[in-house]
Amino acid sequence: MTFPIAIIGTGIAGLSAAGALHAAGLEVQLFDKGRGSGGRMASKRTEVGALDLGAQYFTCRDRRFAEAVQQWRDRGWIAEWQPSLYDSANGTLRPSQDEQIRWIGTPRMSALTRGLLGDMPVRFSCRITEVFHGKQHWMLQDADGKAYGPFNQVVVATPSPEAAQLLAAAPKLASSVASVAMEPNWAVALSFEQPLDTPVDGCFIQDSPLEWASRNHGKPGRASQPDTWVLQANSRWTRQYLDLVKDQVIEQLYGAFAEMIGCTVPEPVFGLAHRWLYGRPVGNHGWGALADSSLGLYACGDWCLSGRVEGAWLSGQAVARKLLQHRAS
Ligand SMILES: Cc1cc2nc3c(=O)[nH]c(=O)nc-3n(C[C@H](O)[C@H](O)[C@H](O)COP(=O)(O)OP(=O)(O)OC[C@H]3O[C@@H](n4cnc5c(N)ncnc54)[C@H](O)[C@@H]3O)c2cc1C
Ligand SMILES: NC(=O)C1=CC=CN([C@@H]2O[C@H](COP(=O)(O)OP(=O)(O)OC[C@H]3O[C@@H](n4cnc5c(N)ncnc54)[C@H](O)[C@@H]3O)[C@@H](O)[C@H]2O)C1
Repeated sequence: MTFPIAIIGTGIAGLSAAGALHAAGLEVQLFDKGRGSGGRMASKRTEVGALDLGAQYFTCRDRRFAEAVQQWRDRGWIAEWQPSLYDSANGTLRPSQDEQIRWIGTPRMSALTRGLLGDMPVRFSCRITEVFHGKQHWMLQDADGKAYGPFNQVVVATPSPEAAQLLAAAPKLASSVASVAMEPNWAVALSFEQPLDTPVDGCFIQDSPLEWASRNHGKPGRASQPDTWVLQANSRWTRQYLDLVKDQVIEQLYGAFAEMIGCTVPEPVFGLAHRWLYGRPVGNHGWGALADSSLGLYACGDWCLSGRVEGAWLSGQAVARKLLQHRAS
């Protein structure tokens, strides 16, 4: 008997794996605890429009990823972002243009994952809490105690701390996954009634609680009003203020931004804070993907390679290859 393959996580890694398995003729069933796809590439719908609070853009170094990127561009899911880039260090703001090509989902980051999901079957708002072995096949249980299955294989495509818990049925695999720690990041969005008087579209920041600031509405496909900025705190500051109440996070990062940006910054008319508990993996691992193929349990995500969109997509491809190879053997 063949049953579908369960994929937990509809971030770019899970969708990359799902797409490759689906293209190979296998049936997949996706699950995500969020209300939509994207994970750390998701865009939050707010009263000031959709905001990219996680990944700001992605770059492309791998040939296979480059091919996929061209297809996504041709389908209109992504566009090149050509920001006026700056660099801020020791309180000095300087233009910092370069030759790097940077891509973004359009009209919002999650347009890419929505396109990749297509019509594959998915269950959102479904937090999987357990992956357990039924009579002969894998079953999943969600936070409400509802069971799903049977499945022939399970691919866990979540950040490593969440994946380690879900993979408890394969202790060796779970312990490798658990060895990758992930750092948190606070992200804040601020809107101003009048556009700020600055040429900056995006800025890499050092010597500040912030590591990045960008004009969300300056990106292709986004509405131009109101002037909304996304600020991301570095992991060190975030760790220190992990449990700070959101209003205070907004106030502190607003202050750091006003100090850095070099123009008058009025009081924002809108503010929002989001904490990414598992923002960025610590270190780069060259794993591609991890598996206990004999058990039928697989894991992928940015934490298997580089902590970037490209690494996550490549990891999804690697897990699909592993699974297909095992089925063929
Ligand atoms: C603030 C920030 C800025 C970033 N900026 C950039 C950038 O500019 N460029 C770049 O290349 N990368 C950037 N990154 C990194 C990039 O976002 C990630 O590398 C990439 O999106 C990870 O994809 P993923 O599929 O591995 O994981 P995720 O996107 O985290 O997807 C995992 C999915 O699993 C779901 N999930 C988790 N647990 C469960 C469960 N128990 N049950 C069901 N579903 C579950 C989650 O809801 C999520 O949708 C940034 C990350 C952050 C946090
Ligand atoms: N949790 C998080 O906040 C993040 C997790 C993972 C990645 N994050 C940031 O994403 C971008 C993307 O990295 P990349 O794809 O390698 O892009 P890059 O533009 O080549 O940037 C790499 C790195 O180089 C520095 N840099 C690049 N261009 C410039 C420039 N013109 N001036 C100054 N500095 C530049 C910069 O430090 C970049 O970090 C990347 O920003 C990750 O930090 C966040």
